[in-house]
Amino acid sequence: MTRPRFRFPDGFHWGAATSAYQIEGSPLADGAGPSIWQRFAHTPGMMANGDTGDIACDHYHRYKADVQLMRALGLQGYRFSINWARVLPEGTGRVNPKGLDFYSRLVDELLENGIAPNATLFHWDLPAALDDRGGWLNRDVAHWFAEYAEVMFKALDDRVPRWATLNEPWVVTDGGYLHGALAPGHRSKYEAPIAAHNLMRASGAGIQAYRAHGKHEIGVVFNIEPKYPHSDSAEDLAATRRAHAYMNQQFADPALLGSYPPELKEIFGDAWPEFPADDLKLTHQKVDFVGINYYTRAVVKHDPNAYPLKAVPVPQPNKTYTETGWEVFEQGLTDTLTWFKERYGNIPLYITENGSAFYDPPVVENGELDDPLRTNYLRKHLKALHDAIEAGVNLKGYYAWSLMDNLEWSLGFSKRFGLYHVDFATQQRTPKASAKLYAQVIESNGSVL
Ligand SMILES: OC[C@@H]1[C@@H](O)[C@H](O)[C@@H](O)c2nc(CNc3ccccc3)cn21
Repeated sequence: MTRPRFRFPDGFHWGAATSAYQIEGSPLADGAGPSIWQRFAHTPGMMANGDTGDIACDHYHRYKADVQLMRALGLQGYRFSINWARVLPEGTGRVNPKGLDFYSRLVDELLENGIAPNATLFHWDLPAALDDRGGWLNRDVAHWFAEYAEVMFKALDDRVPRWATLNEPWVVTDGGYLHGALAPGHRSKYEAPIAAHNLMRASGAGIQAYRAHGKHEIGVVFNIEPKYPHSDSAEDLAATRRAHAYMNQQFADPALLGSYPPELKEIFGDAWPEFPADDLKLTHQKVDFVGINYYTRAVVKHDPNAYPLKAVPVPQPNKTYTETGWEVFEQGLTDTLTWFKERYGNIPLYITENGSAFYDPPVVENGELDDPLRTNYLRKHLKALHDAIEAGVNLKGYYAWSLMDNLEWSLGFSKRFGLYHVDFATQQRTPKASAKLYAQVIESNGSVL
């Protein structure tokens, strides 16, 4: 019997992903300290519709039922993040036992239901107390992060087989330090490279701590958005190269190659610091895997007025765009994975996020909610994933973003990425048609595609 076209390799890992501030709610409960997202969300004008993570999906209280939602899909893994300030309310020093206990109970619930925990130490919600001490702009943050990481490894590594230090440092620096649309809301071309550099120093220090205390796997998660030139003019090709270096190499190169791409000094000019040479020795640590978050691509052209890249994205005609303004372009996923393999070698890779926000009709009929655009996005991207594996990419697993609708950061609850619909007034979870497809994909290891 011939093997089904899109059957994935035996042992391929199927999961779904969330993050603490987007789903937990109760950000200050049981002794937790505030994070910069708690502060940012309560700063007037920062969040769409004034939405906050005060309740979100109330996962802090509903985690057992949410694990049953995961089990209903047949998930083999669940990628979640830990709210640093729940565990260390001041960011360093005193440990909050009730904060640690929540994550211990979540991990036990996952294991009891046959779901492997995949824990991310930092998914943007830095303790506010550390931001008051300079946050990612203070070189001491590498030590603060390593101290936090060691607390978590000692508490949970006996039960957590896979860890990530950071989620998407590029978004933290571009959104939080250059353009100001995300916490902590800074707008400085001088701060962004310093924050970027310290984020990767901290990731390196966290990996070093894992080598001293951990028994399983640790990696780091990058968002990668492949860049394609609008034309073959020298200007557009150079603009595409700058955009690619700025988003896709700025963090992976120092972590995996121990060097920065030369374009960064070209982009930041006098705002690009001369970093101490030894810093990259800390940043360049061996990882057990890399997580790649893929959503879309960008077609790029030169624009002398665009700061700081002198490059802008070009909307593509006759293409489907998601509610977050991202083109549906599944070939970009295959291209991203083959590029990553060619540049960094055949490191084990996971797609740690992939998904789409489309408008969902509020009406839930007979307990089902049809989401054809999201279902189509999922199907096309899983086929593209399979193409990458056939091209020789060492791809180990896939985590759908997201398990359930949640707080889409400063966009609030208006952008829905979930496989499960959440009625935020009642906290009712309802599987969408995309959830049903994903469950069939998992059950058949891709053969249904
Ligand atoms: O926007 C959807 C998700 C978000 O909810 C996750 O917390 C975050 O990890 C995440 N990263 C991306 C891709 N990167 C990105 C690019 C530009 C702006 C914002 C995110 C999408 N998403």
